[in-house]
Amino acid sequence: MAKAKPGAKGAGGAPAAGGSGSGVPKGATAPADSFRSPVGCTGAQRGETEFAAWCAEEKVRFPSSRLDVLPDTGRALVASRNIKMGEAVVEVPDDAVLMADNCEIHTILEEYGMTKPADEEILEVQGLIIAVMYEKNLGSKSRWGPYLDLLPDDMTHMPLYWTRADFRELRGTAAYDKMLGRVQHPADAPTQVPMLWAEVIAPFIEEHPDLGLPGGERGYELYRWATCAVASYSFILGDDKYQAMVPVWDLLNHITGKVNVRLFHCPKRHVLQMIATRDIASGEELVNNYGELSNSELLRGYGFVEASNAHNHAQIPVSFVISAARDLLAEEAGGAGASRPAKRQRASASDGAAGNGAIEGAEEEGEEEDPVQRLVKERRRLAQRLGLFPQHHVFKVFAGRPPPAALTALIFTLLASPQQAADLAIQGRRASVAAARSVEASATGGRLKRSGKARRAARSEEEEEADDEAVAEAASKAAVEAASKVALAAAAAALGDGAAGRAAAVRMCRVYDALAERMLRRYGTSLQDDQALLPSYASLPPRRRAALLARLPEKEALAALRAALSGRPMAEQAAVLRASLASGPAAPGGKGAVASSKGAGAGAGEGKGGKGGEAEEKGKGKASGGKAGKGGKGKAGVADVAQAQGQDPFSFGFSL
Ligand SMILES: C[S@@+](CC[C@H](N)C(=O)[O-])C[C@H]1O[C@@H](n2cnc3c(N)ncnc32)[C@H](O)[C@@H]1O
Repeated sequence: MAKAKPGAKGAGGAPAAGGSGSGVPKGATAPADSFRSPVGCTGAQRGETEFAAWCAEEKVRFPSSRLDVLPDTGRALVASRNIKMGEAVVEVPDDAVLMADNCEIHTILEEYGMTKPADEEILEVQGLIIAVMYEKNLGSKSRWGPYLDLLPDDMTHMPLYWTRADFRELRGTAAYDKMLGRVQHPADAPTQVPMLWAEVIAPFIEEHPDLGLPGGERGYELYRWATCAVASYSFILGDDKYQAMVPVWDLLNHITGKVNVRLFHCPKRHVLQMIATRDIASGEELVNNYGELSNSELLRGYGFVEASNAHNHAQIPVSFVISAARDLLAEEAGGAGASRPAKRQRASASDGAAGNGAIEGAEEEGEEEDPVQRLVKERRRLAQRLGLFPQHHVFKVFAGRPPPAALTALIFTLLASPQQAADLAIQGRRASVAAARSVEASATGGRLKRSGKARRAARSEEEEEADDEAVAEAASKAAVEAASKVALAAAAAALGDGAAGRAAAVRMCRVYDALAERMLRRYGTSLQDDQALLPSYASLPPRRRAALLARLPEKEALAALRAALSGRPMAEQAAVLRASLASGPAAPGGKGAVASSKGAGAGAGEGKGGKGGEAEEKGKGKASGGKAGKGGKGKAGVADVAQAQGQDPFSFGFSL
């Protein structure tokens, strides 16, 4: 077994800051294509022999690979012979996975609403965490003992274990925001650990002394460890999204762009499989794909970073976009602060670049509320109905790519004139109703065609319900897409030639500039500070190195956004806005937008972005098989739709 060489790979030879590269300095000692994450690389662990025996007993098979410890990624699964594309490299019987629903205390967890279907997703995750704690605490008496023993004892690479000072190195990053739940909501389960321990886990342990789970500090430590294990080793299986620990599947590392397996469920044989997506030479690492994740996301969820990661991006919260637009509107309205009580004040409709009369009308209905504030509220609702709010309410901005279409369309919608807004509302609603009806009609037509009476009678109520759900979901998605396309088209039309088009571009670019500037100010250090740190990268403590590689690419993406949309000839900036809109369709959307033709235009509150959007987003990056498994209950209809939409029924770790 090859041994890791600790410290031998301080830095790789990835491109220096300024491009879409990692920011790891050039000229380091390691070969150009080699990089070892400063945190996260797992080492060897006792118990491999016992684990091998356990696998044999449980019929968990990985006949063409072996565990090894590699210099770049730490412990890994490595091909022990040449593997042909299409070969199953790992097989795990369904019942060898560990879930809240099949652990020894599943009936108790069920009483607490911590098994499927749980009232809240977070409780489902807590169910698995308690299951892991319980089984781990049973030691060799647990059916999963040898498996759990192979998980790393040391999880201190996960930011949940970082000191406050180390964690502050991440200030301003998506990892920091998400972990604290400050700008991005909800907070991660891992960072809610103290609260969840106090309110959910400790009372559970106290109420069940017979389970033998430790309380106090020991219990808390076990809980923290199990939380990290579930965060970085669990999978979400099937349409029903069972959160599960899948032995051996979880021994594969993630390397962006190097994935060579896909996940598959064989319902006939009841096994979860990993299938080679290409020929893999003996000695090569088997590589999974945890999703299209930036360094910030990898660090937050899995406790490691990459040197060169094409998925690096910055995350701009919708709330910041709204503030930036509100500031511009307030300024155009004559310096009215966003929270100042209303005075009658008008922006001139003929004021060219200074405004388009957006707040006209908004001020006429009420004297008390700040007209800008009220206008922004209305536009926010409109944008939401148009499906312009992204998954988790954050826009992803990549260096070297135009900003997301939905972001540009959102800015346009927030700044729109009263007439433009009214048109958007009407056209958006019409388009979404038509799109939803068309999906529903074709689903009904399809069912009529394929369902002879006998066949229909053979279908269970559950299958019918699943079909209905799938159609409703597809209709909702089509409705959202149609509405957001309307917004994209309207924004593109507003950017047309002539003075009005230029004025619109100037205003949108001003919002972009303010937004990027504000985002950049949120980090503890500037882009230049980080660039100046690069030459001493190798001498920094590991967590500081990891934090640098998480935040620098974010800053680069924001700086690139600013450079593209300010200080250049307006024609060039307008071209970037157009390219952004052309890169649509707008939003991953979500259930918060337009529901279906029945409820179209209802506006439906604060959409968190549908799960479908998330799955789709993750699925794109994965080598998902054409016929993915359903991981349990048969909901054929849902699976069909999921596949048609490119979703992947497997995802990794906590939902991001
Ligand atoms: C699902 S486990 C993969 C197996 C793990 N290496 C082990 O031996 O237990 C995920 C963990 O592996 C490590 N990991 C995965 N990919 C990595 C990479 N490219 N570089 C460094 N560590 C990685 C991180 O510690 C992460 O939390």
